Amino acid sequence: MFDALKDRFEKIFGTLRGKGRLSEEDVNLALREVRRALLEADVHYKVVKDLTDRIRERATGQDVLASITPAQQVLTIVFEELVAVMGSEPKPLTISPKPPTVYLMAGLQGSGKTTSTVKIASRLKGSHKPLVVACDLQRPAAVEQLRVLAEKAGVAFYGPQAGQTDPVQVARGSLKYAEDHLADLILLDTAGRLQIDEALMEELVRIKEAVPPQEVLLVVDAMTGQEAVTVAESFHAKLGLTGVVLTKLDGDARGGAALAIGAATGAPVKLAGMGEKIEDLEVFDARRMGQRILGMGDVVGLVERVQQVTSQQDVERLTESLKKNRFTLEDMLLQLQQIQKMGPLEKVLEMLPIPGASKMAQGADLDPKRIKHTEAIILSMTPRERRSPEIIKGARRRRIALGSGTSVQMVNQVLHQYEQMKDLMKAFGKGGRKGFRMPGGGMRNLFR
Ligand SMILES: Nc1nc2c(ncn2[C@@H]2O[C@H](COP(=O)(O)OP(=O)(O)OP(=O)(O)O)[C@@H](O)[C@H]2O)c(=O)[nH]1
Repeated sequence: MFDALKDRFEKIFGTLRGKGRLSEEDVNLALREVRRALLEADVHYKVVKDLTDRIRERATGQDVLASITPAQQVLTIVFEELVAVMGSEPKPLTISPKPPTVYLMAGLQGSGKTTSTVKIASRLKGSHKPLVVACDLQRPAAVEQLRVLAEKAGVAFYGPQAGQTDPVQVARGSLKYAEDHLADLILLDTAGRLQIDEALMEELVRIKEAVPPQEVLLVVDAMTGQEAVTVAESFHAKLGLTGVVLTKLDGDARGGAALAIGAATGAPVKLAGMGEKIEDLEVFDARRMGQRILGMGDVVGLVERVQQVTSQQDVERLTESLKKNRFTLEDMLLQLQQIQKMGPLEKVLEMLPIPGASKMAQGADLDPKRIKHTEAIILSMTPRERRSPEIIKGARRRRIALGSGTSVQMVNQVLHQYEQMKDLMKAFGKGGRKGFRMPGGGMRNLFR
């Protein structure tokens, strides 16, 4: 995600890192690159100007110039300012004190509105009884699409009754239906157009007046970049948005939309769509996004996943290994088993705060069968071999291959993979890449 911007920042700060002290000239040079990267990432020029002005003001201050680690300081400033633009605290969806709570979902066609409606309902069904309502009567297939998705997610559905052609009638009808069926959260999926038009806006305004919503959520496709901001501005002017759902952030989206929508409308990005599946919805977290943009990796996401799957004992063991700089094949096995539990490996690797991790994810052999083989190979080793892999020479390799039902070539590959992981762990143990430490201590904190 946001690779262009991330790569650019990596390059900029790679240059800065080489310097012991920064001159004002250095900061200006770096900021020119920052500005160009942001513009190319589709961030509105006004936002870019504000941002770089603030960064310059702080980065050329005495503290930074005199600091021993100026590159790190500039990076921190850029990070903080990016986060400030996107909103520093996650903004949860609000619930009306008097049920039912109504969410009006708006957005252009294909933005991911219907999918997001069901995702939100599904997310909240543990604490509420949601009802999704088909108010998109423009496209005949739209009602059916919502019904099918709702059924799959196990949430209640309400659609137009016989003869109804006005979405306002459907919205009103859903209130009564919700009351009868004890639903306390109504999500109105509305029609989209390919482009903003008056008729669409009027329809939305009428629905909003008939069934006053607690939240007016605009669903925006992050892939649309700069245009997302124009769309958000028009919807905001007519409807008064309370929040934005930014979808397709799992794709190749440039960073512009996330950075600029908040600045343009004041409506916070509340949720992020991370895939096509119903559970692929996350609370939008500006810090996490800022980390990804800057190539610091999604440390927060990684911590969450690691915490979900690792026991305290595992964590302590890994911490010990990292501290002693002794990463053994047993640790590798433990990690592989945990990674398997964490879900799709590509997603896990993308979160790592190391340069090239996402590229590694693309190149990695993620075949679950292969992971199973690796497991079999390690389990066929003696405990001593696992702890001191350097003793595994020809005869031992043949025995291990035989014992695991694999080949010597595959054993060689596993040992090679181990060497690579060991190097990676060494880098983590030192607190990230050379001369670079993430705010808060980086990966080391993960295992503390
Ligand atoms: N990769 C990815 N795809 C998504 C995401 N959200 C939605 N989609 C896909 O985008 C396409 C359009 O989504 P819909 O929910 O049908 O969009 P819509 O805005 O309701 O479109 P209309 O009903 O035509 O107005 C579908 O193929 C979804 O699966 C996301 O976060 N990531």
